Amino acid sequence: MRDLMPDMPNCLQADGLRVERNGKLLLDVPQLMMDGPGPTLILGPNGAGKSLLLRCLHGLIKADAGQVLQDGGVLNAAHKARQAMVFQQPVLLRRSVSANLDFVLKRLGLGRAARKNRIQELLAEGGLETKARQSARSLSGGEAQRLAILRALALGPETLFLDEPTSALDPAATQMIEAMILRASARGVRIVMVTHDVGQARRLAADIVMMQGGRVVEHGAAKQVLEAPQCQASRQYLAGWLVT
Ligand SMILES: Nc1ncnc2c1ncn2[C@@H]1O[C@H](COP(=O)(O)OP(=O)(O)OP(=O)(O)O)[C@@H](O)[C@H]1O
Repeated sequence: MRDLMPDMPNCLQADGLRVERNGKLLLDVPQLMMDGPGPTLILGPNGAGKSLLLRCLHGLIKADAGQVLQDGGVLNAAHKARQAMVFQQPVLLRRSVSANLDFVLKRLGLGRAARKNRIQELLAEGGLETKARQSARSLSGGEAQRLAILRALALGPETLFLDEPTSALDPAATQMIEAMILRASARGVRIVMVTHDVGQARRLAADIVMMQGGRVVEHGAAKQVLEAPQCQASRQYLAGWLVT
């Protein structure tokens, strides 16, 4: 599909997405297009459907109606192989830091020398050079999340989904991860990230998707949404009011 639409590089789209559970409509996104440069940040109160949307976009949850489109074509296995996701709690193998990266690179079919070089590059990218031999399970929260992001980046994804990757981290650890995200974005990786941190959205977002009650209530350029939100739900959320 990418070859058919060369003028639409890495365009991700939700089209008529609906997710229901136990007769309740949890996600209802008629149309959402992510085709601009720079990170897309998804904001909204607890239970707004942010994680559900992320999981649908990554194909982890099958919607009851609608579809996810990548470059105009329905999301398929080849597209999914070019996506990666990082969760709030990093899921790491009970092996060394290097071995966690090596595991992914082996699956990509890289030979020993290429893997060794790539691991060094990745460790440097995440500031984990001195931790290569340490057990991944013994890393600090920030280091573990950096490793989880490196492992996702090792896949060479076109799109990286991040679900509140810094919510449990202190400001210094958050800053390192934000820098990694911005570098990946500058290299052309599409970033779609959920956060509750309005400051983080201000620092990272090119565009912001505001959600409430399973719906996208506003989507626009970050500056526009943050400084002049168009809908009341966005205004209330940004003002720190309790929204249900
Ligand atoms: N598998 C499921 N079965 C039933 N309800 C679900 C399921 N998954 C999610 N939900 C419900 O869907 C709603 C949206 O959940 P979701 O996790 O997407 O919210 P969120 O915006 O990411 O919230 P938070 O900020 O608290 O992480 C919630 O009310 C949740 O309980």
